Amino acid sequence: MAKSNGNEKKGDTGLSMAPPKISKRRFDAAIRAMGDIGILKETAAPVLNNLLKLFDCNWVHIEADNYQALADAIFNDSDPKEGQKRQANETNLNADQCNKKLKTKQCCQNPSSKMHGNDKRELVEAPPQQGRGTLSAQTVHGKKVTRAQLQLPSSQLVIKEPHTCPSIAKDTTIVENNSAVLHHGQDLQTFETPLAATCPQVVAPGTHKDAHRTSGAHHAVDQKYEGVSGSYKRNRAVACSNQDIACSKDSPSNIEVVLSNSGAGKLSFTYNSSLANHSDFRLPDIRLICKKMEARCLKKYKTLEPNFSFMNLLKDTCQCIVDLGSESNGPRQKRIIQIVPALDVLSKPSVPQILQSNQANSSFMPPNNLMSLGGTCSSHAVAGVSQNSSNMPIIPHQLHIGAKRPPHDVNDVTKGEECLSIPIINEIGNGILPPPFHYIPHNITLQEAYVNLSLARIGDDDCCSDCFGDCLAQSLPCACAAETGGEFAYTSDGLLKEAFLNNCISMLEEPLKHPHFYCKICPNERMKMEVNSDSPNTEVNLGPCKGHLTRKFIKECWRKCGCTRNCGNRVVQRGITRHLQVFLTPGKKGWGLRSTEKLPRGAFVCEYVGEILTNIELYERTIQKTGKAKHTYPLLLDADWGTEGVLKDEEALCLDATFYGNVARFINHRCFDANIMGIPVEIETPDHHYYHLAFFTTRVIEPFEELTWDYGIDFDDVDHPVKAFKCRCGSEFCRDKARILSA
Ligand SMILES: C[S@@+](CC[C@H](N)C(=O)[O-])C[C@H]1O[C@@H](n2cnc3c(N)ncnc32)[C@H](O)[C@@H]1O
Repeated sequence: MAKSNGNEKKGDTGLSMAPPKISKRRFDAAIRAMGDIGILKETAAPVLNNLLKLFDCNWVHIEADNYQALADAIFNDSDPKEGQKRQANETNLNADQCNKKLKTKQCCQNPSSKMHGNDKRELVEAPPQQGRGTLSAQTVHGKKVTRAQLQLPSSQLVIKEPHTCPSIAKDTTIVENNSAVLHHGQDLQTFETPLAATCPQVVAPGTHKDAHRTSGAHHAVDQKYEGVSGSYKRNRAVACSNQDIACSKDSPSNIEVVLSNSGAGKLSFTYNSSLANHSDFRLPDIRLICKKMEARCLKKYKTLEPNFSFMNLLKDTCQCIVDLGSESNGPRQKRIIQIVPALDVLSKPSVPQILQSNQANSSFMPPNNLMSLGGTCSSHAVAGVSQNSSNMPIIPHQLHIGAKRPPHDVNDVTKGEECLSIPIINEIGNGILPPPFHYIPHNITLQEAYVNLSLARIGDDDCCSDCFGDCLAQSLPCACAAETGGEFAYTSDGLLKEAFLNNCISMLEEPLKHPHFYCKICPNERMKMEVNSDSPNTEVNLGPCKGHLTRKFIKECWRKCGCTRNCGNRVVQRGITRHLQVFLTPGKKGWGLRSTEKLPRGAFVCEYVGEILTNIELYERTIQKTGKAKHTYPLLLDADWGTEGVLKDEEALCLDATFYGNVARFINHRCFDANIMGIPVEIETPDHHYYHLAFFTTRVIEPFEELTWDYGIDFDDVDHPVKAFKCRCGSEFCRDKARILSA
């Protein structure tokens, strides 16, 4: 049978409300479907007509998902204000209608029936700033539809009679009271009455009480939001129980919810404007926040008890914390418990603003701040640059963080990318969060870096295809141990073997006793010269290479090997297994990383993850941003520059965690006696110009001790065009003499 494309034949009879040549049968069916969920024919028909015009009479879009597009068009474009006017002519849903709606909901449990009562609630969730007559663009199945196109009449779906209040802005529509009436014969589980009411906008202190007297409706509102206050930049008043809602005309920067009964708990939401160039942000009225959250909960959880109130949820949270805190701290005492959820909101500036703010705030690397794997002050790490670098097209990163999106999930900075959550802890209590970045658990190339991860690159000598199970359990080490002298680097407990670890540590402590590679034309020196001089880049002027410490690599088994994923020679590739925290350091170093558990010596902590850039790409980033950054996140991958001969531009690589990175980007520097160290690890490719840098503990680390590693910065390099940060590592071996002298 030939399938219809949804366009009806010319001979179809029209209905009075339907445009000509439209299938009466289909038109009636659509109106009936809307009627089933309580939408009157007069409301549905004109919208349907407009949709038909918009979709060229193609019914496929309209009938899909049980008329989802039609329902969306009606619900999304409804104007609650006009709805208020018309509501006098409307009746509340009677028991029959409710039963009908219940049936609709039941049938919605069929996945093909997406149109359910919850959709109706979106009607009252219309943004309050949308005033009457606003042409709001809606998307219906991918097409932009405006109210004008739909010629949408007012909503006829206001079911609970709203109270209107004189002397207040009527555009504001919020949930007044969730104590919705349970209709006779209606099941609590499937209660579906939409919540709708008008409510006063916040009034200035001193006037709100009078305003309240004008309407009894407000009393209910205030009761619901009692114990809430907006407090302000210069006046962070603590809300007390039974306090009325009072908001200043100034922009509030803080909202506090106080446990009204005991006064012992306080939940504080603070907008930290210092992190965002966001002058037009205003903390919204708490009632609007609650209304929005209630609508969201309803949408997400589908069924809520009739008395559900987001404000009560916040108060319960206070109470819960007070109770739990009191249980663990002996006899209950009256105390203030303050929780500061992350509300650092970033602006979404226009493009020129983004570029400007990138220059001012983001962490582009001053070259002298480039971290070196070598960890020695002799092998000063600087990004390389080629003569033709200026032609390289580098796409600048912009962190597109939505205006309403907080920069991080404080409970897990990894956003679920790691096996364990890693929270952000700000014990200083100023509400600040780390600047935004994209969390990635694995390195990713920006553009030009040559990283060949093909299986073809892995020869028979570079894998152990004959192995089975755990390579560490075999009687003889396999081919993958060749890199570490025929012995695996790991113990069966997943720790580094003492001999291997000691050798790595001695490279840090006594670098000159270990082999170095000296470049004929050192990218680092070329970089220095280029930055310092306006003259053409000639090799004659280049300084001698200071040498790159040739590092010991760990080689892990991988995909071409015959062993399992749990093989003892696969540690780094399995990711983070220790309980870590990102925390705000007290000593002006910014954010840092720590472990909440005791770590043994030789334990893997995490890998340094970032974008893989060629040194030229890094240079391109650097020259535009030099000197402006507070923190920097690049790391030179020069551990084996010597063995691959003269590196091509696309093979001299580094990692930059400025925009894309993992928790390692928070690890601070400590001169010489750091407690973790970076060790190069070969996993997917035997090409050592690209490798992983994995951090292992150099000693036992106590819980909550800050994790630090030696970046290998030469603080004495006064010739360097860009100075390193002032070191605040606190080590007695600190190399930043200038800082020590000036202190
Ligand atoms: C890889 S980031 C470390 C995380 C950084 N603290 C943050 O808040 O994002 C490196 C930057 O941290 C700061 N930093 C690291 N170690 C430091 C130290 N010992 N003293 C002062 N600042 C340090 C410097 O600004 C450096 O550019």
